[in-house]
Amino acid sequence: MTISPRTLPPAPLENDTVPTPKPDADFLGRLALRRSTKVAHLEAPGPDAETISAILRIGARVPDHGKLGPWRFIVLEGDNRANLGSAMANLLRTRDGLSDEQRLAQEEARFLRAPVVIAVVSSPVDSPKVPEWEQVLSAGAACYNLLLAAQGFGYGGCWLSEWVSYDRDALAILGLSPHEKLAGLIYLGTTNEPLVERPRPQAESRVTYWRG
Ligand SMILES: Cc1cc2nc3c(=O)[nH]c(=O)nc-3n(C[C@H](O)[C@H](O)[C@H](O)COP(=O)(O)O)c2cc1C
Repeated sequence: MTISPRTLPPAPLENDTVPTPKPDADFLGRLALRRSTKVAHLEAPGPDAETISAILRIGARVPDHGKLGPWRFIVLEGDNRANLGSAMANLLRTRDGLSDEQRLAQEEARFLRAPVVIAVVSSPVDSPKVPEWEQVLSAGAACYNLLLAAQGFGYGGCWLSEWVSYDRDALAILGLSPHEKLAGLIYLGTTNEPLVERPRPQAESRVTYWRG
């Protein structure tokens, strides 16, 4: 079954009433069992243009101190994924003298591993009130919301960084300014393998209760 992006409620306007929390077993079940899809297990089809827009709309609906919107999204789809991969391979060839053809081919195919990739850019602004740390956290929330939104439309996703996120030349190719950082590359597509649980910390092992 596919869900049309038109099933989303229209975007509310400022001061419109939005739903008050109420018990929602389906929502909880999804969150309690949510799992990323390994990038190797993503394939076409990915979300179409209208669905990508809906996913981005939800991705942008995150807590954001000061209403700064300190993030932006760069969508990679179609041939642009191959073109970006070629540019990254060229960077390694010309700047680093990389000549290992297998590795270069791997770089050329980097963004072809999923039908759609959304780069989430942390783009903090100078604010007397909101520390940069909080703006960065908001970008992380946007990454996670993209994964949740994609799942709602029936797509798997994976949040990766890899070397390109930490290489200023690679980031410049992607279009980032020096003050920006890549919060994540969100690879989206159809999950083609059953999802299995990974080891994960039990919440209780990370919880204490401060009692005064
Ligand atoms: C900021 C961030 C960057 C990540 N980068 C990578 C990465 O480069 N390579 C990788 O294998 N996993 C990376 N991961 C982990 C994957 O997203 C991983 O598949 C995921 O955490 C699986 O857990 P889940 O099923 O609970 O979502 C990253 C996670 C985060 C939060």
